[in-house]
Amino acid sequence: MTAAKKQRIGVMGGTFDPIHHGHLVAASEVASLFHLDEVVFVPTGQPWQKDDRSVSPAEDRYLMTVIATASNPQFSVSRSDIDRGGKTYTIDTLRDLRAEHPTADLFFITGADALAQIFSWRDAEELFSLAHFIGVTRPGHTLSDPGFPEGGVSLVEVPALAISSTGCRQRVAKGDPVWYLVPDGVVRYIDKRALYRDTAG
Ligand SMILES: Nc1ncnc2c1ncn2[C@@H]1O[C@H](COP(=O)(O)OP(=O)(O)OP(=O)(O)O)[C@@H](O)[C@H]1O
Ligand SMILES: O=C(O)c1ccc[n+]([C@@H]2O[C@H](COP(=O)([O-])O)[C@@H](O)[C@H]2O)c1
Repeated sequence: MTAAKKQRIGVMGGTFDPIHHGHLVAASEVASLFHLDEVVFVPTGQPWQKDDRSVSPAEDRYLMTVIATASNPQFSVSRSDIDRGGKTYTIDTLRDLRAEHPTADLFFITGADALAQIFSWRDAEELFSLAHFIGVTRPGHTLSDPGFPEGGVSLVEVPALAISSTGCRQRVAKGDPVWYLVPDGVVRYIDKRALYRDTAG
């Protein structure tokens, strides 16, 4: 009897305020490069390192993430960080996913900017025992290894999309279009819910 193939699950964590094509292209490219079976998008509940600005309600960010990923059968969205309550720590995200998928290999995807901050995250050293980390290139940010544990992190190049959620929010506030920066359904959701109209950034 042959052993069952181990599932390879990508985890794309983010505030997704709003989700944009930079997130989606990064997840898709990593799924292909690392032969992942699926990618789970995990919108943050309370992103504690963004306490200095107002973040849209979790349900809006969750629904935009569902809308944006619906067309890709490899993509799904987890409510884990939102439903846990309190501040969001990736150590909890990964423990929850590990409990849900005890035998799978987990791959946590981060942009170069987020990866550069990883040693400021809660229980940073333990993170690398729960998942393999994949840092992806992002325009305007340097992707480098400041001393990650051996074998704990892969650095990969993905198609460069100079899109940020901050830029999208600022465009909506100014009345500029965000068509083609975010999926069509997300444009319609932002409009219907009147998100970002008076945002400061
Ligand atoms: N254009 C992009 N290319 C590659 N990775 C990205 C890109 N935009 C965001 N990411 C990565 O996606 C993850 C979630 O990002 P997040 O939801 O904070 O979006 P953001 O555009 O950085 O938001 P904000 O501008 O509000 O800080 C992070 O790991 C981030 O580095
Ligand atoms: O665990 C932490 O302390 C921690 C601190 C900052 C960010 N993160 C995670 O990094 C991912 C991207 O976060 P952000 O704030 O750039 O949207 C998301 O999954 C966050 O939960 C995690």
